[in-house]
Amino acid sequence: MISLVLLVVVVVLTTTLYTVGRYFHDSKKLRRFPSPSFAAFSPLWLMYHSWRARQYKAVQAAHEKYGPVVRISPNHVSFTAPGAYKDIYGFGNSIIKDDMYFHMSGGNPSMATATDKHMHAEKRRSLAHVFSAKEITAMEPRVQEMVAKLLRDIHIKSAGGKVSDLDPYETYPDGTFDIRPWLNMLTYDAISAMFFSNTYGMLDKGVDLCPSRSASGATKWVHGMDSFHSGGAFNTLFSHLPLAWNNVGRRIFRFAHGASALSNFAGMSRHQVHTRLRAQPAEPDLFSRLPTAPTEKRAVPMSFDELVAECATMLDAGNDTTQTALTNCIYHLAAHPIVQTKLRNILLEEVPPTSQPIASYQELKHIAYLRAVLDESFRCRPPVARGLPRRTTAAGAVIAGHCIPAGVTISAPIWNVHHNAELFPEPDSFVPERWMPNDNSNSNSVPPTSTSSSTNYAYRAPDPSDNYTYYTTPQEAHNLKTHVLPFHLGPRACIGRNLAYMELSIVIAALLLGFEWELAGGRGGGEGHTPALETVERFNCNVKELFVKVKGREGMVF
Ligand code: HEM
Repeated sequence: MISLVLLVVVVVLTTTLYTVGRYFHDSKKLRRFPSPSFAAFSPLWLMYHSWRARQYKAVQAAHEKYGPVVRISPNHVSFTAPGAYKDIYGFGNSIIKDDMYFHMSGGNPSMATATDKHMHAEKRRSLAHVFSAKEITAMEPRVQEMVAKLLRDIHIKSAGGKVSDLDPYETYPDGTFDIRPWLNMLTYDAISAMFFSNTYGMLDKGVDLCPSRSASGATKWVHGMDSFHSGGAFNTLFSHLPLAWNNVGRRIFRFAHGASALSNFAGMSRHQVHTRLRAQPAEPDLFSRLPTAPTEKRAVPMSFDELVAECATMLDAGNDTTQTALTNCIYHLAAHPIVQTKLRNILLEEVPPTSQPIASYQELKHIAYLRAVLDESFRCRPPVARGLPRRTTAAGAVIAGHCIPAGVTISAPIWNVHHNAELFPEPDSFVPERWMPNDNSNSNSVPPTSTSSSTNYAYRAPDPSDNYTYYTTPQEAHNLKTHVLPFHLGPRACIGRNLAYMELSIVIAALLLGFEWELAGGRGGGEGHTPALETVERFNCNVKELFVKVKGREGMVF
């Protein structure tokens, strides 16, 4: 017992001495940057806010207090100057993904978690054709099939029913229910249909149960949403630590719920890969494009473990971000009835009646206002809100005019750029009209009438009584193009961007053509005001819940 106490005392003392010594030695000259609380001494500040599921908010508050460059961990500097984004994430520099990604990969990196530039380039080359325009078009019917199930389920829920005996979700007597899990079940079913021709069938069951296969081959049923969310939170939390501490932390907490959820999530991918390798789908799916056998271009196919890692990334990146984007968009539309009606009327005009409510992307992609609604929703509430960590290499880097030596973690939070009042007037307002061109074909042609004090160019506030008339200056139009980057930019930008726009466009159009949406009073909503949406930030910034009241539109059959 005494030796255990002694050991703890020695560890605590050594760690404290090392921490303080490192701060004052300051070999990377990071003491020049201000930092909140004890963040300059220990990663525990960032971990604490990560554990509280509000990292981006804590970093935002730190920037508000200390300025555009803040040290948020002993070896991590965060930047908010708009130019920093391109300096860190753009093409043509030597900056790599931070070690945090390797920790998250559990030693089996995928395209998204590979930190080595060559390994990443090789993986990205092997997977690029999975996301070609031709493949995405071929996947449309699978998405449409799932959207039909979603509409059916929403119809049942809004009438107070249950989708099946397994459906655990409640509809309140006033007809309100939480739409978030249904959008999440849709994205799970859609991604599994597109990748594996083997949907999880969550929308049919009305619950997120799906099979998970352990490394030893045992299969069990798990809750997909919780497996990803609790597992992701656990994974992100420990990945902030240096490798040795990350391993120790995971070992100590190996019996925690998050640890088993993380392993269940990996098992969900393992199950799909195991099953798909033994199946022969009637039509090629996205898995068919993975290098599972030697080809002329690639002599060595992907190993089973590599396939599991890549498919887990698709189940994660291709599902959770999309469900968050959908929930955010429905929130904005429900909170802005004029925008909702305007978009619905445009859809009614543009989409052939025979394709209503579930149109094809071909029928939707030219509708500028639909894209404007999606993009403004991304600007207001990006599904990935935090600064994605990158690492300087031997050459060091100059970020927003600051010289940063080798081996430093750097990031630029997406949320701050999207809400920068110097770039976007009234940055916290949801105004899809910003994205529309100022020509005579829409109401944006009205010239500016006032000058905002917070910007150096003319700005006319959107006017609800005048169909949200808005004048987008050339400067704002340029800023929207260059500084709204929910899919990021540079060599590590999202490879699934076009797939996401296809899915989002079909779903949002169908939800508006099929139903009228209202925020629920009392449960996350309220009469005549826009309630704040509660978020839970694991790595992605998810919506906690979104209670809505939904009315089926006349003539729509589900
Ligand atoms: C609304 C939907 C989506 C959003 C907002 C989004 C956002 C992002 C962001 C911000 C990154 C950079 C992550 C980082 O550096 O840590 C990323 C990367 C990635 N995304 Fe997406 N994504 C979406 C949909 C998808 C879909 C549908 C897929 C695939 C099915 C996908 C697959 C990936 C992959 C594989 C990467 C890693 C790329 C690389 O490192 O080369 N994403 N995404």
